[in-house]
Amino acid sequence: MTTMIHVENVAKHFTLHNQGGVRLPVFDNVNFSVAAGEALVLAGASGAGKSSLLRILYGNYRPSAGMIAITHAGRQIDIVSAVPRTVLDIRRRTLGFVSQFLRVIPRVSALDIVRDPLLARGVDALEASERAKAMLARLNLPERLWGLAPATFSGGEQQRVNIARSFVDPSPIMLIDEPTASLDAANRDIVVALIAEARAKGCAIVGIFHDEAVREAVATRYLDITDFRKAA
Ligand SMILES: Nc1ncnc2c1ncn2[C@@H]1O[C@H](COP(=O)(O)OP(=O)(O)OP(=O)(O)O)[C@@H](O)[C@H]1O
Repeated sequence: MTTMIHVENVAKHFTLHNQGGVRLPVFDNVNFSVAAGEALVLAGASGAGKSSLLRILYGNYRPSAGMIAITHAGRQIDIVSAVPRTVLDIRRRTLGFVSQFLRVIPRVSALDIVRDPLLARGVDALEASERAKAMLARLNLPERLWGLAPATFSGGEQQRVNIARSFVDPSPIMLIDEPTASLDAANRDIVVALIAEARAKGCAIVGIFHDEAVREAVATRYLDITDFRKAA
């Protein structure tokens, strides 16, 4: 299977400049690869560095050392040293991030939020609307909410809009941070099914899931960040 992410010798420490320059080591010498169709679940105690690693993979945090090759349009590109324009192109076409919160844009309806990634990828407007509606229906978002902006939606409703947007056309690599935090059991199961379907299409997944049942249903492999704890 094609390697989609290759992480080599990645380390992270934070320097707290506003607190006397205290240096906070997080992890050191992290090495792993994720192939198309795999789901790597990040494990480890609270504070071990799972979220930091996910942000590093997305190019949001800069690692203190190491490289991360992302397979983008058939080439391997180091997202750590890539210029911002390349990072944006990688995110647009290859690398999706599913956070637990929806970024609400005033006056943009739930349906438009879900339809938008399809339109951006050139899907015909009618087909994009049909696919977006099907995804919102699958996630049990009441139809009366589809035309409304999600600012006033409940936490779980917003989370489902966010998941619908992310999975209506999954990216080749999906980084997923706690997607089921505010969901009931039925909707959790739907998210697990969406992740399995994305994998079956060849998506490479890296995720954090605090819910043990979700974690076990999703994981094809685990990486325990605690194993890479840096000596203080
Ligand atoms: N922006 C930041 N500046 C300084 N320290 C940070 C920053 N982000 C994270 N940290 C520190 O890095 C360590 C790892 O945090 P991180 O959020 O990655 O852990 P986690 O494993 O995701 O934890 P949890 O399971 O509780 O969400 C923590 O000690 C945290 O305080």
